[in-house]
Amino acid sequence: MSVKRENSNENVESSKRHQTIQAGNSDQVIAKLISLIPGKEQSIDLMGNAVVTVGRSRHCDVVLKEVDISTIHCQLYTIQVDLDRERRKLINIVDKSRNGTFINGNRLIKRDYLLKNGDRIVFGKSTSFLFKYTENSDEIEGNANSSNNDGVFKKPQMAASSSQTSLRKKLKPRPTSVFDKYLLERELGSGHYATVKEGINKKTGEVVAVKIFHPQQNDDQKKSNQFREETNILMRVHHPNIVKMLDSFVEPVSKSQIQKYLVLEKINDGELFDRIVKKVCLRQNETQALFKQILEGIKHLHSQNIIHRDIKPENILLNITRRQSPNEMQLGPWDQDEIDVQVKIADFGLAKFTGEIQFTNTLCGTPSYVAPEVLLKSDYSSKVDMWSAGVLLYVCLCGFPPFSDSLGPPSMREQILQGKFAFYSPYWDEIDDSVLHLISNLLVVNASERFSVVETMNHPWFRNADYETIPMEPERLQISQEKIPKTYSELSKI
Ligand SMILES: Nc1ncnc2c1ncn2[C@@H]1O[C@H](COP(=O)(O)OP(=O)(O)OP(=O)(O)O)[C@@H](O)[C@H]1O
Repeated sequence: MSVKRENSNENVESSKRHQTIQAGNSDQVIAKLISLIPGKEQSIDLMGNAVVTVGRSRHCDVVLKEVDISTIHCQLYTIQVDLDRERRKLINIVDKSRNGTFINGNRLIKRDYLLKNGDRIVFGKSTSFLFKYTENSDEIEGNANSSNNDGVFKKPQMAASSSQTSLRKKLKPRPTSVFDKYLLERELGSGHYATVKEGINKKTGEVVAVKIFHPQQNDDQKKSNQFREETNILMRVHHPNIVKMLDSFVEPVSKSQIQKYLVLEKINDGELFDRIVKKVCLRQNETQALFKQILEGIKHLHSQNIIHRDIKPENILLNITRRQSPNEMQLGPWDQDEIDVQVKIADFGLAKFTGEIQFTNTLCGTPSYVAPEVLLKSDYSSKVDMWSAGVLLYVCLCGFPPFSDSLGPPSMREQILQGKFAFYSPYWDEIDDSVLHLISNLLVVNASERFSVVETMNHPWFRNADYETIPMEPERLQISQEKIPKTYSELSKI
């Protein structure tokens, strides 16, 4: 390993301003440590392919003289990660210190961390650097044209010819990272598969939601590619009742793990689930107004051959326009303080990337919204969304689910497979027959006989044309109080 020092300041061994450290035999600068401390401004170039040591010892590659710096404070390893048929060089920092190495305010404590563009590294108490990868730090191996050109990552461009560029190695710009484009801020929520944070587009200032999936093994290139291809399709979906997908990224977090990110339109007023919990159940006219929008969203997805597969109240998000003055006119049958409520369907088309559909949702013991054919793992169509919509409609109107072990025997699974459900008295007594008719045509085991989204939208319930058009008089069943499933509202208090 050769070490070349050209610049420094009083805290770094030599006396010039700019320091270049060459570790290994690479002819490429892959990253820079930039000191922004007034009077101590300097930039340290990190060369590829080896270990760079940082510490007080004069044998270190980067010598820092502060008293709180350990003899060997940390090591920077260049590692190569294969992602999308290209090899990326990244730097892993390993803490070895007594007083700590901090990344963006978090102490590493003898741990390692894969450095990202824009990370702020503090060695000891105050020796602070900004970390940046250089633009041309990735090598394309094999056919450059085989790299993805999906618009998520910048298209490969050949670097200007230089005497140092070998014929075998071509340089391309580093793919844009989510951290290059967005500032990640407070957490908005978390689920089984991901944490969602508020993000700010650094260029436009747009406030977005960034869904950060839990890290996964980087052992299936096909899956990563599929994720990118699918999200490209989903990014083309534009509808007022569907959460807009703005960007997607797949990034390495260590040599063997990757992390997927989705940048989404930010929705401000939480989930339909919380509205049901708060109110126990929803008024009929309110449910109608929400469902008209939910169905518009589902219709759009189905028209694009996209099946949501995970319709449930946690995935129906709301944007509420609140009343500013008493004279403002309401735009629907909303609560007193609300002018309008806009429905936004979230998490569409992604179920295949999160594995098996969940059999329970947030509250332990509450039932699944999945259709019988999904439970049986047999062929399914867009009609699975209509079954889930039927469960959701039932839950909105009475506050508890149509399928539940408490209603058994048989088990909840068997109830779903047999389509065994009922409308119980007194909970359904005051609710229009026509919506009972609609639900009965959604919770149909045979998918080909189940209502489609268009049939649902054309149902008389939405036109309040009840009596003359409904052929049946649905039955309200008497049941003992103990058998009635707990409402979401009751479950949330347990
Ligand atoms: N676009 C968004 N805008 C604002 N908040 C959001 C957005 N998307 C998700 N959230 C919030 O983040 C939380 C977790 O998101 P999400 O439910 O998508 O994660 P998940 O792991 O896929 O969930 P699940 O466990 O339901 O499958 C939710 O509480 C949701 O309210």
